[in-house]
Amino acid sequence: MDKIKIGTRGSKLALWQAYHIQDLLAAAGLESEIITIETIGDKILDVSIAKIGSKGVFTEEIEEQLSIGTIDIAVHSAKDMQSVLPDGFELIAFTEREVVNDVLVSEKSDISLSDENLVIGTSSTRRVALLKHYYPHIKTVPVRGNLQTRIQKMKDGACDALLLAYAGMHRMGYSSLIRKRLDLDEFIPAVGQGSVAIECYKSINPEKKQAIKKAVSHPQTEIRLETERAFLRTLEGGCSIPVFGLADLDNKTVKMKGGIVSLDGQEIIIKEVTGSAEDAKSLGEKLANEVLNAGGAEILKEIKEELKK
Ligand SMILES: NCc1[nH]cc(CCC(=O)O)c1CC(=O)O
Repeated sequence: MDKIKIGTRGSKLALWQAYHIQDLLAAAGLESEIITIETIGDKILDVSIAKIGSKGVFTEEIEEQLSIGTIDIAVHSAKDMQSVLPDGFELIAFTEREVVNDVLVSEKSDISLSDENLVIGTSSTRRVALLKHYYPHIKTVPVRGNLQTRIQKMKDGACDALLLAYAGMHRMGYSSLIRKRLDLDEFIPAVGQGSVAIECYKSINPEKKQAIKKAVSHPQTEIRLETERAFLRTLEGGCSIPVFGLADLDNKTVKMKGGIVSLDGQEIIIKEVTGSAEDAKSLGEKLANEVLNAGGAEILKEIKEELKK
């Protein structure tokens, strides 16, 4: 088989993920090379993603390269992937998931969410809304850019702490700045957090596709992500919407908890479903419908109107 061409964004986190995939392929005896691609999302650093619109700001250029065949696969953080891909594109594998929690990151060692004067930097609508809900005294400020940029902004005094995914901090070698792992009962992560996804286009050589799948896919993670992504798809929640969800797998049983929180943190709906791993997709859909019927539909409508402003 000829060398597998791996497409990726050029940020340090994206490159770590691409090298991780290259390692998994190499362990299966598959040769590969990495090709970096700049996306609109990388160029626009001063506007919040919620305002640009979540659809594909980090994926459009990469999908173009997939469709013309300059790359065979694209590597993404699973949580950055829209729940519905454009025609002809497919996620074929998810890597073993690491710690899923959000973490509090700071240079200060004595940081606490109960601190009255704490200022947290985050541009994620989910994190802002959850903070408003559980810790209404905390002030948040938007901090954009790649992980290094955000950490630099914090060091320059933009905020006391950042709220980030453990996964990204760990991958970048910044674990020493992690002060606290947030409780999964309060801070339910974004769908897909902690796993790396492989995307391809329908024109890929089927043998190549199978070989990549076999080398990269972690079956248990795949079931969890299938549940979570079905939930996200049914809620039509892009990454700008404060939707969260986490599925766990115990033997053949999937348990998923997920919900939505209003932008001001006033209303939150959290539901839970349990069922067989074979029904992963319908379980995710069932959870989404329970959330929608319990008032989630109303919250979603308000959020969409708010984000249009
Ligand atoms: N939204 C940006 C993004 N996309 C993936 C990660 C980290 C890796 C992951 O969550 O899998 C991050 C940074 C963060 O949210 O802290």
